[in-house]
Amino acid sequence: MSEEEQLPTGWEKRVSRSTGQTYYLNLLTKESQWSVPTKPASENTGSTNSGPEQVQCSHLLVKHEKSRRPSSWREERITRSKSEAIDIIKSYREQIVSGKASFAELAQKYSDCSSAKRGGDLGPFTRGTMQKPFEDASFALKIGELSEPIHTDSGVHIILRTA
Ligand SMILES: O=C(CCc1ccccc1)N[C@H](Cc1nc2ccccc2[nH]1)C(=O)O
Repeated sequence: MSEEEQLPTGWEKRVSRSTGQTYYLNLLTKESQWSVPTKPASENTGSTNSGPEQVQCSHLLVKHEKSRRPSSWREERITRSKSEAIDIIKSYREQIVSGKASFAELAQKYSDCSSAKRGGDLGPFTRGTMQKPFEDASFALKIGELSEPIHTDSGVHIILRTA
């Protein structure tokens, strides 16, 4: 590794599978960040216990008639009601929690978001980039944790934090 690419101890340079962007992984906390680290990794790098700067999540979105854009790659005109969407997303969550199906498999088949083609992966993101209810739920999850149904203007989501 050349001199200028020498990273402080405990960091690894990674490339996001979904966007191709370079990010840096703290090998101690498994948290990632866009900015080049300047200090050795530690348990509370990048946060004064205010949580991670950045997370990576996958999501499964079920839109409904009141969604901001009631259309998707799956269905040109989405007419299901909000309560039907909630029942559907709960059935997907139950299949995932019981091990009957994987998150990526169901997201790829059924998510009303273009991220479906990547098993729902949204790549790493910081605060300020996603709709607030989605952001707050994502940053409250532990790595590997699956959210309860989350409502945004886009519809009803379940979110899996992956990094
Ligand atoms: O906005 C997008 C694209 C999101 C995306 C981000 C990064 C990689 C791939 C996709 N799609 C919307 C549906 C949608 N609404 C969302 C709200 C929060 C997070 C993801 C979302 N997806 C839509 O299709 O209406």
